[in-house]
Amino acid sequence: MKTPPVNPTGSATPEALRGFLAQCAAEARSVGRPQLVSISMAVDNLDPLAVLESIFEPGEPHFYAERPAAGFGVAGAEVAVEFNAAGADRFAAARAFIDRTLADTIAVGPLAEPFAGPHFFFAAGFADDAPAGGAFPALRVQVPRWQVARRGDGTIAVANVLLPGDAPVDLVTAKIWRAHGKFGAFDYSRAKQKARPSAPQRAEEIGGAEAYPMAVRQALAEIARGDYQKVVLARALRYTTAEEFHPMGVLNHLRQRYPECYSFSIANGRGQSFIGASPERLVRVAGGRMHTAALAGSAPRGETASEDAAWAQALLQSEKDLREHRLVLDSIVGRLAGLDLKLEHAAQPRLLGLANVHHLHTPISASLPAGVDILDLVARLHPTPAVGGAPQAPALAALQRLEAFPRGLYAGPQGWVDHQGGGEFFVGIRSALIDGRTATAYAGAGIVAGSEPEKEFAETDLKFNALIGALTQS
Ligand SMILES: C=C(O[C@@H]1C=C(C(=O)O)C=C[C@H]1O)C(=O)O
Repeated sequence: MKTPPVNPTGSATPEALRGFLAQCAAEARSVGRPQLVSISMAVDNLDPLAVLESIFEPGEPHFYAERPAAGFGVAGAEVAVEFNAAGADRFAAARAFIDRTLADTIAVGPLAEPFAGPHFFFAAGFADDAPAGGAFPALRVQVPRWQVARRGDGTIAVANVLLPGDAPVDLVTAKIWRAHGKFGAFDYSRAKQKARPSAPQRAEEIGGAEAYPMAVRQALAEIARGDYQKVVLARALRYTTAEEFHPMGVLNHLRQRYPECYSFSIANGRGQSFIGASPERLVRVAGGRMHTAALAGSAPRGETASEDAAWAQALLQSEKDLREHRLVLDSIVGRLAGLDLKLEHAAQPRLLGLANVHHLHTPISASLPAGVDILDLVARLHPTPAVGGAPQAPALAALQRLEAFPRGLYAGPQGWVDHQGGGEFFVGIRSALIDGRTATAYAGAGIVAGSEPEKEFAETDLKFNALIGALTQS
């Protein structure tokens, strides 16, 4: 990445910006390739979700993620550059694309600040290959045209533009200067308020009501036969409403109700959005460390404090849930073994309490030697047995055979990579694909020896609740 000592926005003028962009176009001509120009600036406090709501266009892709408890939110929309990949090495292909792009990037602004500089946003399916005709490819990477992010007290706005050697520099200058003014003093009053639809008219279980208990019984027979130890089986429920769903209305509810989760919306620019509130981090790389977690084992929340504490206590002592959790932890440790990291984690899981469920949770972290790539970590970790199974090959084959629908982005790695090798990925669970008047919600549960089909069904219902309350006004 090229970082000329230029400040085209701070106290600058449109003329200075024009001069800078003309130099970038000259660079594109001299290397014979378009340059990605990335202009970052610190702005007054902005709410990324409110900004996205104000300029939301169903015909434009966007990426939004926010974790209020961790103090960050980021929204990006429209596309400066994009790359799609499929197959077993899709994350390695994405890394090569990022490296190529960064070699032809000119970035200016406070680049050491969080969320400054170009960021590459990922939408990745659970499977390495996506069936034709789905809402998203197996892997999509985009650098948005504009991005607004908050971490702690700071807000950063970024404009990204792909500038060919013969770019209409005057036009690009005018556009960026306008955006600069807009983000410098944002006017929220132009937001088109979108109410959530009233109660769903219809909820349809994909594959039929009996499909899930039957699949669980089949998996239990295969586990008893020794084919595999654990498989995570999911259900899909399709809701139809009288009015259209709107991702922004849903997201404000999700982020309020699940502040410790990653609330997210990933739009494909063709009217479909994958939204949710996921409690599960796949991996974060920041400040020379990596952070991942084992999350598996679930129990309901109680109505009263004592009922709630009793559920929590039972979960912490449940032999079945501890075993299910251990499989995930051991698998994560095993998959990272080749990297020679010194993994740090507690011996016993702790509780993660969400509004609708308790989970068993073991955060895992390690110092990262230079040269370990976050996308290599993603490729090694995904899918953990928290959403796939163990051992991996027979469990994934069973999952594909026993589930009644392709997973799409459900349980896939969603997140971003920055220009310095950092980034963060969460697992796309507690999620739904919104498409006009329908929303297809997904929820799964881990099946091990000792699982009971009715209880797993009830557990997936609890997980659906994370979304259903937010999707409509019911
Ligand atoms: C698969 C899902 O959740 C996963 C399965 C869990 C379990 O089986 O206890 C718990 C947390 C998640 O890792 C889902 O929400 O769809």
